[in-house]
Amino acid sequence: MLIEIPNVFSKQEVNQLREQLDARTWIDGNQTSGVMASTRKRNQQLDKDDPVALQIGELIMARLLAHPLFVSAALPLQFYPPLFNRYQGGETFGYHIDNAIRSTSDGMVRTDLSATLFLSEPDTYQGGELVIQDTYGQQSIKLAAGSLVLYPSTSLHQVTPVTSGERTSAFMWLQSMVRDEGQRRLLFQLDQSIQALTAQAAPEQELFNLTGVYHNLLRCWSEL
Ligand SMILES: O=C(O)CCC(=O)C(=O)O
Ligand SMILES: [Fe+2]
Repeated sequence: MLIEIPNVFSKQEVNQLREQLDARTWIDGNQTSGVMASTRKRNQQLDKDDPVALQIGELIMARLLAHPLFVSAALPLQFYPPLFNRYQGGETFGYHIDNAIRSTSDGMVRTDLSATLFLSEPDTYQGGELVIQDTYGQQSIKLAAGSLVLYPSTSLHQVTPVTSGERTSAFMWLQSMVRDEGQRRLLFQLDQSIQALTAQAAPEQELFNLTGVYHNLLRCWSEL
């Protein structure tokens, strides 16, 4: 399941973030790659310990954890904090699968979900599509600046060459409370339906029962 989370940041906020990020020192993106990825990756990144990157990363995580659609879809347990990348002049990241386990200062994170927060407007660069092999086929993603795509880390994916302009983004991984993609999708569909029924003032008893079913399934399937 691939989910778009629109407007995580407003245009004005994105402009401010970009101004700060653009002024930092960008380095070879292979600093964070696994063996498979490093042969296919040509881009730039900010150092993971860059203080501005760390600060903006915290802001992104806080924003996402307060976003009901993101929380419903991801059921987040632990982030691998956001990193920042940039592609220009034909830079690209060929097909790969992200490393399963990443270590942070707080311990190990299993990457159940991957996400890209787009920070460049799509009409300012050519190429740079994030192409994801989803269960139902291939999807090509190029979102408005400030919007995020969330997808299972089990998916093969690539970023096509950026042939003009430049594409800046934040990318991150997270461990979900629910490891299994199918179970996570069922919980998401149930939660979204409960929210929609609540907005339509559906019968209270049925909503109450469905909410109980949601929590009892989450209790069965979550690992903390
Ligand atoms: O730039 C992106 O959208 C994705 C980056 C990516 O796939 C990675 O760093 O593993
Ligand atoms: Fe990746």
